[in-house]
Amino acid sequence: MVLCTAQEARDLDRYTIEVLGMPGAALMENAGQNATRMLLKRFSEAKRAVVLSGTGNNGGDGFVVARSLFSAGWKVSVWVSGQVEKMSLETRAFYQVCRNMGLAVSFFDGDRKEELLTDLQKADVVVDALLGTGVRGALREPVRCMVQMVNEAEPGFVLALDAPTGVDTDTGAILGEAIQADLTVSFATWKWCHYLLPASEFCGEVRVVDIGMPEEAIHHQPPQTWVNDPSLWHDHLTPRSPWSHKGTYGHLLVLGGSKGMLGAAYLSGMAALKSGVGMVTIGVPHGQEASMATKVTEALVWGWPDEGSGLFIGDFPSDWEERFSRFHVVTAGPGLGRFSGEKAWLERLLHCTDGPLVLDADALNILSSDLSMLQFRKKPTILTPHPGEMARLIGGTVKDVEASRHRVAKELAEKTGATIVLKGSFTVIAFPDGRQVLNGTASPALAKAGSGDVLTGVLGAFLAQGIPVESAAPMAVYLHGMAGRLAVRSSDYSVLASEVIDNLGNAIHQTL
Ligand SMILES: NC(=O)C1=CN([C@@H]2O[C@H](COP(=O)(O)OP(=O)(O)OC[C@H]3O[C@@H](n4cnc5c(N)ncnc54)[C@H](O)[C@@H]3O)[C@@H](O)[C@H]2O)[C@H](O)CC1
Ligand SMILES: [K+]
Repeated sequence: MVLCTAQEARDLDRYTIEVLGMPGAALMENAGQNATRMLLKRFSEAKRAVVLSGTGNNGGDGFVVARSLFSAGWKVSVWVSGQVEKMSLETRAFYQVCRNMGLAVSFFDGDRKEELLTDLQKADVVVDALLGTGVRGALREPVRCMVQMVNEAEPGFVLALDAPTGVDTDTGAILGEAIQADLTVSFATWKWCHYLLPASEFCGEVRVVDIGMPEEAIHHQPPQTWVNDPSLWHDHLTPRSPWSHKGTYGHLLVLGGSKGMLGAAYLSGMAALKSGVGMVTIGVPHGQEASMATKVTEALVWGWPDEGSGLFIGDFPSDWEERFSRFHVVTAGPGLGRFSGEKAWLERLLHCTDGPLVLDADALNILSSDLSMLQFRKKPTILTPHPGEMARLIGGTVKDVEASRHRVAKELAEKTGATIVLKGSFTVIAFPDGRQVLNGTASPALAKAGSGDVLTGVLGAFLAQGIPVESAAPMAVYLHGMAGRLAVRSSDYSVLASEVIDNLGNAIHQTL
């Protein structure tokens, strides 16, 4: 499912109407009908609705909804925020149909407040068709006043068409006032405001409805952003052939597990095994080797030089070349720690891994001292920062990151040529070519130490199985989020990272 900026939505609209020849009124009729269908699913018997229509096409959708509810036996009144002359062609046509059918249509220019407020207070449902993707800047009168009155009247149920009026559909900012909706029915595609804060908190539940826009339009004008769902990568999640063997599914090296942080590397390694990789080697500082070996049975353990400190040091083992040749993928970071010579160590690692390389946790903190280390990487490099690590990578603050997650991720991906998996309320996967995938299946259960280590292992496992990063990254993020939700027994508070690992199999099975 694609996610559009206002401009991308307009381009899709225009292509569908002007190139494919679909009448705009047909799209509007479909939009209104499907929005009405969503509403009638929630209200079995006829109710009383007030539809607030703008003079743009969002308003036109509103007139279609008004007429459809009226035909379904509802009591409907429509209030318009501007004059008929200002209406778009299609909107005017559907306005006229409402008039011809005898619907009560009133024009609000700010002076009939009492009447409008009474109407709103008597309504079971208010339909917000004032502004959609055409909003520009802070709300102007009388739209602002109408939005304020809706929020004051606190109606039982508010349906917003495409987006709640008062949110900036691209940035998610609030333009003065915004309608607090219970349900937002979005047309044809997701919009950024359905994901970004604070707008997403005004949307209520969001459902995307088809409006009869041919797939051809989306293929011809592909927006850069997709919302993660199995359709993007399910052909890589196939039942296993009986003739396969462990070699078929790759060998992953997990580097980390310094003194006191053994668990992070362990979680990563076990998550990888639960995600189907053939073999895992966990590389830990020499002093940790024995204790790691007691923790794992299914993974191999490789001790790195550590001068007895239990921490990594800048040197590589003498046999590293021979050993590295065995691994298809390396993930470095879970419990890696900080150590002297860390920068040279990371530089060497970037040089000697000629397969995909996943950098997480402290490997990212080491990298943030000099991003140019990535410039000569030929193979895929995937960075999996949480907001704090991202702030260090971009030399900013967590506030900068959270203000526009998708933009900072996109910029860093284009700057470094790496794939960025920016974890958080919704995880953004930004590819170096500018495309992005947003993942909404996060669950508060994952807001816990160790869940990042699990994701690193899942991602490394899919890459080691030969799944290209364009699919492996969204697949890992989606299944990790799903395993987090499946792991919730009693409440989000009490899910352990190891329980997420235990639920990876269920998540894969359910998605299969
Ligand atoms: N493919 C699709 O997504 C389809 C979308 N449809 C609907 O069309 C709207 C977008 O319509 P558009 O005419 O471009 O803009 P709006 O109706 O959202 O708003 C324009 C309208 O609002 C006034 N306005 C703009 N900014 C402000 C402001 N800050 N304060 C007050 N008034 C403002 C402007 O003057 C215009 O009058 C989309 O959201 C969908 O609902 C199609 O119906 C189907 C295909
Ligand atoms: K709206």
